[in-house]
Amino acid sequence: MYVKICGLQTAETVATAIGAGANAVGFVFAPGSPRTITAELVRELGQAVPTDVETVGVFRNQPIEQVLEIARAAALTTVQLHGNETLADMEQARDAGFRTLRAFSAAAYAALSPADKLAWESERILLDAVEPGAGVAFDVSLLDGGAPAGFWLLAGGLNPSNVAELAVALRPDGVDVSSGVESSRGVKDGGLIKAFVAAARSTV
Ligand SMILES: O=C(O)c1ccccc1N[C@@H]1O[C@H](COP(=O)(O)O)[C@@H](O)[C@H]1O
Repeated sequence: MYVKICGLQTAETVATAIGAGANAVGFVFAPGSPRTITAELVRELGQAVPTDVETVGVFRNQPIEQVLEIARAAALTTVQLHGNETLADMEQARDAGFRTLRAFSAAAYAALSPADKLAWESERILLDAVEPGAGVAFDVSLLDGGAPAGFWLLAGGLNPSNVAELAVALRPDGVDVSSGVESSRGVKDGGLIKAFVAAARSTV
């Protein structure tokens, strides 16, 4: 079970996530979030991240050139595109040397045509609620028509208490959390991070 802890802002919480065994640590560059961070700070925090842990930048409807400029400045391994980004944007990011994740709301993914689902099949997909980073879960019946065929992450309203049950029910390749490991909006809690990783890993 791949586990990503998102919205980190301090060296302490990055160390806690890594110590707990997270596969990826996430940093938010999308404007308007209480978790936004600078590229300079992420570059500094990234120096303590082992090479087998992804450093993921979260972007939303920002021009791909700007995404890549920030990703280079922050020395990210991975860009997570959370808006209306296209397959061409994903390819451009990979051509620039970054791994990619494409987030869809579960509702938007469910509404894709079979041809569009096929077109996105080789991408690493993240399924989330309509409002990302708000700690809100999506209606799991939206996946009655099928989850992505390739690698996909479940996100949206996960926390240490519900992650195991949802992971068993929906069988994603991994999970991603932000609000569910916070003591208040935007403030990460080390105990919750450890509990989340342990609960997610208890499913495999
Ligand atoms: O965290 C944010 O503020 C954010 C802002 C803009 C786009 C994505 C954002 N976060 C992503 O939201 C999901 C899950 O969030 P939550 O656990 O429900 O709070 C996750 O993929 C984050 O990367």
